[in-house]
Amino acid sequence: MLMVFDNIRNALTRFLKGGDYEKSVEEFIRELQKELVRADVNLKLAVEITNRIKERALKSEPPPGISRREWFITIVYEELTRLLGGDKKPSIKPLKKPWVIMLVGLQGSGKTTTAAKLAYFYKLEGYKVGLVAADTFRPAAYTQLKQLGEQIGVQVYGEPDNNDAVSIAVKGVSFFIERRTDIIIIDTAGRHHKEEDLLDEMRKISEQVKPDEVILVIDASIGQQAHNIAKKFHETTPIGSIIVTKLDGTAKGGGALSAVAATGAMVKFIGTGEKIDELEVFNPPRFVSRILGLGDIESLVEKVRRLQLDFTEEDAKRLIEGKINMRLVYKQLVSLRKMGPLAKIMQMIPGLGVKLPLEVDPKQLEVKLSKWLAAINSMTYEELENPDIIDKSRIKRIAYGAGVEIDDVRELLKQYELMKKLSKQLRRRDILKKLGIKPEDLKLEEEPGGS
Ligand SMILES: Nc1nc2c(ncn2[C@@H]2O[C@H](COP(=O)(O)OP(=O)(O)OP(=O)(O)O)[C@@H](O)[C@H]2O)c(=O)[nH]1
Repeated sequence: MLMVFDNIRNALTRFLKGGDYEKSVEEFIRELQKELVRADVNLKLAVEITNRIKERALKSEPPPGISRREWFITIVYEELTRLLGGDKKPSIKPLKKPWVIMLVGLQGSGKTTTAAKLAYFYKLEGYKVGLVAADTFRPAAYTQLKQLGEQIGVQVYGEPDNNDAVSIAVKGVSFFIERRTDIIIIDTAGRHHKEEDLLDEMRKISEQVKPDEVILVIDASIGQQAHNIAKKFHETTPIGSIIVTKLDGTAKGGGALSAVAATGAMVKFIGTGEKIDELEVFNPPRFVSRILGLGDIESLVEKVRRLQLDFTEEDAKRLIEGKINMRLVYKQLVSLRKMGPLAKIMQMIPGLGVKLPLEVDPKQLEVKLSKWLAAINSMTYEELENPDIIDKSRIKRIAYGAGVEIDDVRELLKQYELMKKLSKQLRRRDILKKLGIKPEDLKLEEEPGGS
């Protein structure tokens, strides 16, 4: 449905297939840059962002438990999100009632359709909405809005025989205020004989009506020009937010979106089709997820962030040095729990096989975890520090004390063994080098009890 950045998705799939990491990064970056430019993102901006991705990808290290490829996706995701306006979600709730919205924008931008879409959106949110037809320049605009209003069951105020847009806007707003309308949306003209006349009319309406929010409607297919248009309108009436329409039908959407983001105004909604319900709250993270073709990468990134917090540097060092204790195993298990839904997500991404340390059905994981936690709680301090001393009879005791099966305790100890194995792998010279650690800096004896 969204044509924007279509090839990025394919490039990502190729990236995830594997091969030499640095080479795949290079390849993906090249592809991404080409694609950004094709989507009409400003060349300088495209180079800037791809360079930053490359630098982060090759210089920074993934947090423990995250593979480099997963880490790379997060970086791409973060940088693209930043390009399109950051990770803030727009607030769509009116701050007071009535809330008067004035729509401005050039003719052909889809303003009238958008006015109705917006009315419909807010109606479904539970607000009482009214539409004011103040485009007196295009004769059909009134009838069009009237019809759309009927279709969505929203009242439209208009005066087909009056060509004074300012007075219609003023009267329309009072009309709806008298009727206790929550949200009043004014559709304005998109063209006049002269551009100054149009801007002049916008200014007058805005002065008389004092809208709570001026929303600029921009057609995505104009690409980078969006920046100048947004600027011009902004100088006339301060633009509160922006709606980018027709994102369904253009490859230039990236240009419009990034240009708009560059003006500092917030894209609040995007139009993704001709139908009345094809208006979406613009959420850059979610939009980027879709560009990348990764269903729920937003939560993946969230999980990665949280995982990062779980291991302290000290923990990571202990892990590498092989000083594993139950406390570390416990942290890792808790991370696993957080990864529950994450694992599912990652399984959906082609090329990213998830390796759970132990094959545990995610549904059973919760149950297992609580058993393991109970087992950990009935271990002695000594055992927690050095699980190697736990012998058969202690396993039985621990199981008994925790009220779990012997097998549960065995499984828990298996997690410990797995972590020790992982630690050994991490200590391979080539890996240490990649992590930027000198082997001589490590105390590499197997002394699980030491600190
Ligand atoms: N594909 C697609 N078409 C859209 C979208 N939004 C609007 N349109 C279409 O764009 C065309 C022009 O829209 P209008 O609503 O007439 O807007 P306008 O010409 O800007 O109207 P005024 O500015 O009021 O004169 C119509 O055919 C709409 O159906 C969108 O998000 N996607």
